[in-house]
Amino acid sequence: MASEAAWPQRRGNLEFEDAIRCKYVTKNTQLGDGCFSVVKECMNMDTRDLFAMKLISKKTVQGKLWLIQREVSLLKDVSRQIRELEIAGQPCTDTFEGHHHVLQLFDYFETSQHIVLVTQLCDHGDLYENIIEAGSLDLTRQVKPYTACLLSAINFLHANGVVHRDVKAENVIFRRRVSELDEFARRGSNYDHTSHDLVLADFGLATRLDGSKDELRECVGTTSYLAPEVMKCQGIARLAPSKQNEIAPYGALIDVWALGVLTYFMMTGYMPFDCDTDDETRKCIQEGDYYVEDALRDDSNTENKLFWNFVHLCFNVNAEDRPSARDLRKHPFVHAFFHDEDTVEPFGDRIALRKSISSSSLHKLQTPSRSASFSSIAHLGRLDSGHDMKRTGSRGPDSEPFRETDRDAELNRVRETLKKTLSMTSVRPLTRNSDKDNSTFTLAPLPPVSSLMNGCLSLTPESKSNFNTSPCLSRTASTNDVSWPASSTTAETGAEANFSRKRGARFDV
Ligand SMILES: Nc1ncnc2c1ncn2[C@@H]1O[C@H](COP(=O)(O)OP(=O)(O)OP(=O)(O)O)[C@@H](O)[C@H]1O
Repeated sequence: MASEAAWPQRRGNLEFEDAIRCKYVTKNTQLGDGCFSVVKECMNMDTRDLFAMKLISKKTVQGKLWLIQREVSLLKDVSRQIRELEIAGQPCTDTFEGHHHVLQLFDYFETSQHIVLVTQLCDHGDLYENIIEAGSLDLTRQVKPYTACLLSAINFLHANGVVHRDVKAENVIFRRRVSELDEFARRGSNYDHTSHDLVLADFGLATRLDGSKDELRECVGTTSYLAPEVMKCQGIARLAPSKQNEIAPYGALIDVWALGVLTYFMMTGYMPFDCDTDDETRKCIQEGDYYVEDALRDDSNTENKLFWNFVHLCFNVNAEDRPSARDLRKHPFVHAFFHDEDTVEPFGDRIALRKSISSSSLHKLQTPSRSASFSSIAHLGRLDSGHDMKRTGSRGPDSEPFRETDRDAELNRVRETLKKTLSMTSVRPLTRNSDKDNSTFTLAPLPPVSSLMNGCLSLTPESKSNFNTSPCLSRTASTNDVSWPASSTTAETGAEANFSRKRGARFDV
């Protein structure tokens, strides 16, 4: 964690205070970037709390502001629901409570050049990095708890009428280590406790399940993770309206398919459907033809068999036969993490894993490169405006494949433009008592009253956000240790009782 001294201090100096027109101060270094945004660490000068600030360049998303509006509106609703749950403090005996693992929005406003989202700080890398660094993850210690945790997050979203549409390793980030996790380590649990730090982020493609059928026919996402029913929507924008209506809208189960892909990726280090060309990949997805390594298929280890059974169910080409996130909580692969589900569903004892229909050489068993969402604003913008989005460097599933080098060059161009716009944001750098690593910016011009982002404009350090729940609330540990079931009859020690009380968890003693 960055030391407090690294951030500028308030010294009651009016001139200095005046320089801080925004209550947030950002670090110049960035936490990450996407096609349309840069994410930086920031501090709320009033509370000294640290957050992540996503700066979306208005220029880059010109004409597609409705997409940002959708992202903000969803994040706002989801964050409100999370806060309500946290305040209600409903006891839950699951190891992972979904709402703790969904990125929270704390504030938002706009400057002349940016739409700014202030979210929970998750600066401990992402799941993609973890998998790539390790080659593959350990089945018992990591794949199982990570999958259970993401399942709880997805189940929470679905239960609240939201489909994420871009579940992938790159969008799973790790938040600030929660101090209580030391307790888990002390207890010697046999799974990786960083699973309590997982957060599902990037709601740029998320939409409401009760939204328009058009939205649930958008072919968006990341190719390797796309469910077959999303693939069916490919090219829909070019069809006549009568033909468009013949394509069935998809539902929440597309996230379950993507979770299967991610679980598989954690276990093997490569993607189940990826082939040398996008066309081949799409064909394999549509046929549910995923690669199964001989050695893994023949391994009779029970955990291994449960893993294959789990992903096999996620990869049901027929969405109606695919289990929901709620159902999958009862699957023996993850059931141990869901203490409030007392029944384990058999889900078929043994599945007949077939060798891939296609020749195995077709499947690309290599480390996948980090995927920019082939989707999002650029792609949806194309549906909207009809102009050729290839020029923006984003590749939608609908667009023709183009060479990686072209894409990289385009992406770099977009990044350069973003960087230039961003440097203009720091219009009034702190001149006194400031750390060179930090910058701040003024909010100008003021957004009109009817402005989309007017919810909590941070005009002066005194202006308070309309989100008033302490971020500490959402930084509590996810909840219970898996090796600490609700039905445990072990008497708690003083420290344990204190720990469980702190987390508001219910334990029968
Ligand atoms: N809350 C956060 N804490 C720390 N880092 C973050 C946070 N949110 C995002 N990041 C980093 O910034 C990167 C870009 O963020 P995000 O995916 O939300 O942007 P995007 O413009 O929607 O990206 P994409 O082009 O993939 O759709 C992420 O990959 C991650 O590394």
